[in-house]
Amino acid sequence: MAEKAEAFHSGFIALVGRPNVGKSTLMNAVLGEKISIVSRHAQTTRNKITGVWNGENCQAVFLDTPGMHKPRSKLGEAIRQATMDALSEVDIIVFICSCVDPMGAGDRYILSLLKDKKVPVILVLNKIDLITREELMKKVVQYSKMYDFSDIVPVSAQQAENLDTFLSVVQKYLPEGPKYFPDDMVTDQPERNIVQEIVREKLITRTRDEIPHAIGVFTEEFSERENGKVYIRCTIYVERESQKRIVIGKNGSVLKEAGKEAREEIQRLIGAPVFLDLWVKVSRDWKNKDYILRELGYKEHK
Ligand SMILES: Nc1nc2c(ncn2[C@@H]2O[C@H](COP(=O)(O)OP(=O)(O)OP(=O)(O)O)[C@@H](O)[C@H]2O)c(=O)[nH]1
Repeated sequence: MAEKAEAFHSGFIALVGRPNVGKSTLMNAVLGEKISIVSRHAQTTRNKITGVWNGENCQAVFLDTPGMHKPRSKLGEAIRQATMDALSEVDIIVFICSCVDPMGAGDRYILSLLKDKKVPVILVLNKIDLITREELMKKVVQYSKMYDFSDIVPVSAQQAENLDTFLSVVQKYLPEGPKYFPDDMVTDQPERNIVQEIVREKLITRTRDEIPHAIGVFTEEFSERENGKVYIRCTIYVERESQKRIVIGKNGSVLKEAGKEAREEIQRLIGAPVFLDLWVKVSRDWKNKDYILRELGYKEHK
């Protein structure tokens, strides 16, 4: 008699946590490919990014949610809503914290949002390479008092430490389900969004002291030309004329350098020559304009 085939397990997993705790680094380490942009500056991950991990007889689909914090603008509200939407559709929630930051109001706020969720919540304590074993034990105790986590996994996403344990814990909670995506698919993040993130990151690195969060990037066109080149046109939104001057730089130097670096990175990612056309526009309240938010992918198209 033929043996019964082992059931396949699969599910959607939301990664939540304060900005800068290492969500993108963890995703990249687990998936082994650069799909979300790692930056030293908070809040670059603004779009929902899906990564797919294929294990033995299982598949985990990760949703990388934006850093959660109490909303102060329409943009913040849209991000919070996107996160809440993501949380209501998932099978597992992974709450990731950084061991080097003290637990704060931000963590308590996130935990309050998770309170009524019926799915397993796994706590990942990241950046263990920066603390001692004793300090880690204290953290574990402190966090367990705050919430009844299904599991607690200490890792170092950057040093790829204990990631096997992380994956086996995730695997343990995956319900029976289909293989949602083919094996060779690592991300379904549209190329446009990846391009936006890259351009935004290059600009922020060059202008961060002056304009921390006033920059929004939108890919207007992404098309393959007959000569094999990919033509990409992005609009960079800023809030004031003075910021436009900073983004462009003296004789266009800032935009030129950021554009060059972004183009090289995009070329590496898509494996084709790229023509990157960047335009800067002033829109006083781009963060509060619904239509731009929709186009930037922060809201569902109606
Ligand atoms: N030492 C150490 N640094 C880490 C580790 N994981 C991430 N980092 C660093 O922490 C910073 C933030 O990491 P990200 O992965 O961008 O954090 P994020 O949570 O995705 O941030 P947002 O995009 O703002 O949501 C980067 O400088 C990483 O290199 C770790 O395990 N150890």
